[in-house]
Amino acid sequence: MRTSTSFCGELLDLVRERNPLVQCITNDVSMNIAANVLLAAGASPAMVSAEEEAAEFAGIAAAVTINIGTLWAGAVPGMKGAAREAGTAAKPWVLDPVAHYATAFRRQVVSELLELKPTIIRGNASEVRALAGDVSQGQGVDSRDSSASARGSALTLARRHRCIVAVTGDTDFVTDGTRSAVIEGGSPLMPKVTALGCALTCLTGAFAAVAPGQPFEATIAALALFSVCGEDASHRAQGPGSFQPLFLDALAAIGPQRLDAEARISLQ
Ligand SMILES: Nc1ncnc2c1ncn2[C@@H]1O[C@H](COP(=O)(O)OP(=O)(O)OP(=O)(O)O)[C@@H](O)[C@H]1O
Ligand SMILES: Cc1ncsc1CCO
Ligand SMILES: [Mg+2]
Repeated sequence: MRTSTSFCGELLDLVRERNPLVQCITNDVSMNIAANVLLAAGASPAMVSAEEEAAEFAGIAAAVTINIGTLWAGAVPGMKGAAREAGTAAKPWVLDPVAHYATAFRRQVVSELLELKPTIIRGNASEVRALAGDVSQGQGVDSRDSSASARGSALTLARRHRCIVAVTGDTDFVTDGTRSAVIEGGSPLMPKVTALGCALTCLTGAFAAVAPGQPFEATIAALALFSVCGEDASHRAQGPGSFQPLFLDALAAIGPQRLDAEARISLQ
């Protein structure tokens, strides 16, 4: 078992060296912030989702991320085609089950996507609790549960689907069903900026792309980068409006040593 978390800095370096192409099938709200987060961190985002090309594009992407935030029926074949292609090509793909508990349509699509075996599931506490079958108080896309209360649900899900599960909130938790990590940091301003979690899902794809066979470490590194940069930006921000550009600047400016020095990760 690893006792050091210096893999975070190493993986950040690799993202910048390799500039991985990440196919982001994400919601309409998150398109701009997700692409900017990936560019700032050093990855190469492409928002390619049409049924006619999503699977083909997954063939050239280094990772695929799928987010059901603004779901409509026409989006589903592209999502499933890209997930299938990623699975066939043994490329990582990340699922963000936004508000999957809210409607029968979302529940159905998420269950079909889960059958295609995501490498990583990233959600907020209410989403992770509900996906595991636990009581959830989520309201639309917003969590109403504490992230600490979703740790058991994350373990259940990771074991059930044999994947990595990341639950975010005031503290973050990552597990592969056996090993776990708690990541502290971030800022209460982060949930006040829309789609930062969606952007983090896409960034997790970028880290997984440069860490084949190590999706647990990749997920921790992506979340740690968000936590350190979010906390840093919050020291200078006056509110959610000024936080967003400061956060992008922090993502672009941070180096591997500073990430390793400031990340607060406990491996369990
Ligand atoms: N209260 C908080 N304190 C510190 N960091 C937070 C807090 N809430 C969320 N974060 C951070 O914000 C980022 C996004 O996580 P969050 O759980 O808000 O995602 P989400 O609910 O899926 O977001 P969205 O649906 O708006 O994209 C993570 O890096 C997380 O650590
Ligand atoms: C606000 C919103 N609505 C659907 S997706 C989304 C972005 C945050 O999940
Ligand atoms: Mg979300």
